Amino acid sequence: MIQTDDMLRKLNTYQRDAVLDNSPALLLNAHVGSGKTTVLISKVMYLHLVKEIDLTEMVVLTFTNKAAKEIKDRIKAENSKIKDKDMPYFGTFHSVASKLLSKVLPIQEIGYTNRFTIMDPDELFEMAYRLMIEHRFNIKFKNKLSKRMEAIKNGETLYGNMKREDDIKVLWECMVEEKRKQNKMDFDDLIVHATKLLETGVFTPKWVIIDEFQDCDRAQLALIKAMCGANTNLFVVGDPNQIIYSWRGSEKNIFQNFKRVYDAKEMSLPINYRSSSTILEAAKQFLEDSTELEGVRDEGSKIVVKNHYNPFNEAQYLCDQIKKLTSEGSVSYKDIAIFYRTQRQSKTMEDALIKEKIPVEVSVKKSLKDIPVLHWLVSLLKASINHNDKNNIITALNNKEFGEGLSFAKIRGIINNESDHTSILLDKIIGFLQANVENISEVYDYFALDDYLSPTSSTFLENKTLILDFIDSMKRYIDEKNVALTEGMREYLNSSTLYGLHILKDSIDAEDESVKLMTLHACKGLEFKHVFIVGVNEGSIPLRTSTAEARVEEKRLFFVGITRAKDTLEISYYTNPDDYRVLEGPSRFVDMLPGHIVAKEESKERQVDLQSMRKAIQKNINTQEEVAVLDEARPEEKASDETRVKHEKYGEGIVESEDEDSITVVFEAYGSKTFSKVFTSLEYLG
Ligand SMILES: Nc1ncnc2c1ncn2[C@@H]1O[C@H](COP(=O)(O)OP(=O)(O)OP(=O)(O)O)[C@@H](O)[C@H]1O
Repeated sequence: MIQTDDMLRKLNTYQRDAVLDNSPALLLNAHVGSGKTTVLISKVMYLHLVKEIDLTEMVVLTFTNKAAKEIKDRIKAENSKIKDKDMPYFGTFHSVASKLLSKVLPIQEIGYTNRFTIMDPDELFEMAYRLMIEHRFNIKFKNKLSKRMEAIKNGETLYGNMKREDDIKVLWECMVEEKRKQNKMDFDDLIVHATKLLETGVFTPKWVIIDEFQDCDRAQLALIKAMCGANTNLFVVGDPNQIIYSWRGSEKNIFQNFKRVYDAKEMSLPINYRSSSTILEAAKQFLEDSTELEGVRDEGSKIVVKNHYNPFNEAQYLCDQIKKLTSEGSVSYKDIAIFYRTQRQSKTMEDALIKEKIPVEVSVKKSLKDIPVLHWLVSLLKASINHNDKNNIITALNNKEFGEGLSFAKIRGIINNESDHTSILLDKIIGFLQANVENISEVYDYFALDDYLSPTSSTFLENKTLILDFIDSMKRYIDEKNVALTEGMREYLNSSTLYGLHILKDSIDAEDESVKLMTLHACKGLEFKHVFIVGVNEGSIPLRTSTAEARVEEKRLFFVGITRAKDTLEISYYTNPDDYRVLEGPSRFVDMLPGHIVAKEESKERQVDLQSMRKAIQKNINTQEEVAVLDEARPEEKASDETRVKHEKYGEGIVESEDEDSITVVFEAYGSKTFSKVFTSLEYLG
């Protein structure tokens, strides 16, 4: 047991006690940066190596695919004999529920087969809309359809009692039936159906281990409860100071309730290994209770608080700062992260970094919709392996760009044999399962995809490469899992719906040699040597909120951001935010930092005078003359559908619209993207 002894030796006493504890239910209250992930992995290894619990007898539930992957990777690194397939129930709540439904639970009892496919919220909405038209349902507040369906599902009603009820309830019942008919489940169905079937006691693992327990919602807690048999042990790890998803339904008093329901023992991990004591001192100001944050590191440097004129100045300053930090060689790009409150703030920053040739990765859960050709391909493949999937048949055929552009009525006519029209693509979809396609690489030729990608278009090669990469990634998945073609396709397509484009690349890779940009929500669980939190103005950080509870959550969110930093933390705010929702000057969060740990810096950088820049651009639009923006001669800018431009990353596209600050370009392969004019170097192709 040298391996286990070695592993245990590296832990501190608190961590070791938690790993060795034998209670049937343990709640580990882990302070920020106290080695939660380290302990969770050690616990799994200890149970496996010392207590000889098979990894298949453990369910390890996480909130992100990244966290699940990190846990599996670290276990594989500890023991090279362990492979992914040995840990079938290690994953996110949704992926584990999906695995149980397709492999373990008696799914036929709820009218499904284990070949079900997963639908994202867009697909769900499309289905609702189609049914609404087909059945001529009378639905009020159509623009609030998603919200109203959500309410119906939770047994609530929105907008009070109507004089005359509409058909929303009938639509909802029709959807439930239609999903069953098409053998499809939405994200919530995965959890709800798995919970229902688990209640029969067919699957009761020996251990259920949960990461980030503080963020579980009611449905997830029910799933956990349903899989716990009389002999199931529970090990849950969480930090009540990092609850940042209460808007998504994470349960209040979750820790107290857990202790009560499972008669659980509570232990804690109090020592923070991550941050300098100055950063911890800053973090303490944002705690709601008197939690002691004990650190082991030295004081480090002061927290820099800096003003900028506006986001453009800030972006330019950060580029200079990043160049300075990395120029000496001891800091690499991957050590640096920039956090903001809302995704829309990333645009200016990303453009500035690309312009300065600084490698950058923006963490955003991109759905397949963001790449139209892949979105279409997935519909086509989902329809081909499940002929009941009417919605995806329609989406694949109806698509004007890649499909056959057939109308809804025409498609219905062909499907129901009521029309003389034919569809080559539909014949291929229907014939797929009988066509003896043996290898996924043959899919491209089977569908003759060249013909659907407009071979003469400028984006043909780009789209073809995207499709071939996707097929290649699916092939790797099928080969690794060693599963039959259609089973592998279904599993892979389901994962692409759950994880979006991260399926092509293992999410944002902290080891990638690039500066990371992300929202405060996305930074949870990560750590970086140097962290910049931008836009710390009232109305941005914190956002304007209407309830006291939401205000407290803003504080916790800022706490999460601060505590990602290991060595340095810099906070900035705008004196001229250029957004009516955001107030000038530092927010109350800046004022909460004790003076003795703060180094205030006045910005000295060259200011971009937004007013004169705007005037110059306006003049340019009016007179169609070339003007220089930020010392750079730019070609004539005019808002015309025909204006073609080329972007370093996205290739060629057509200008859709532009205003003084931004320009929106439609790229065939990537869809519509908006850039800030100041930083984007778009090559005008005339
Ligand atoms: N016993 C230990 N000795 C030294 N360093 C440790 C020890 N335990 C954890 N660390 C280090 O402390 C840092 C934080 O650990 P980890 O990421 O596991 O914390 P966490 O509790 O998951 O953090 P958070 O909740 O903030 O996401 C990591 O860099 C980790 O390597």
